Amino acid sequence: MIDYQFKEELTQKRERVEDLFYFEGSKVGRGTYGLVFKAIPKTQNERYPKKEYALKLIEGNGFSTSACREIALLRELKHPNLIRLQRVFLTNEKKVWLLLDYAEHDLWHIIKYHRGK
Ligand SMILES: Nc1ncnc2c1ncn2[C@@H]1O[C@H](COP(=O)(O)OP(=O)(O)OP(=O)(O)O)[C@@H](O)[C@H]1O
Repeated sequence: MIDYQFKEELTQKRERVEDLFYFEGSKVGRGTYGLVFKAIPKTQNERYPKKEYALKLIEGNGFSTSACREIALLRELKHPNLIRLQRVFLTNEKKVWLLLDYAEHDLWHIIKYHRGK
């Protein structure tokens, strides 16, 4: 059980994804487990250089099995040709957001396009 005061402190201190990034109205896709938005940092800093990111809102509440599986896999994948999971945000409403590098092209769409030629 989490101490009430500790929980309150966490709620106060927790960084909010909407304070750090602009992404409202920038939906770019939907997957099996959630919605994806294009995002840019509200202020440029060392942690979040000004570039495009993807923010993925995992459907459901908290760290479901599918959320844990996706996070675990993304954390393991480190390759120059693969997008990187930069950060996981948990909101006070128990929503999970994944901050990823933004990929301009979807490999699946490219494969489908070339198959059709
Ligand atoms: N890092 C990203 N950069 C840019 N667009 C992205 C990124 N991740 C996802 N998208 C867009 O959002 C869509 C949904 O992505 P998501 O990863 O949720 O599902 P998926 O991998 O396409 O499908 P599934 O969830 O069924 O495996 C993608 O098809 C793509 O258009």
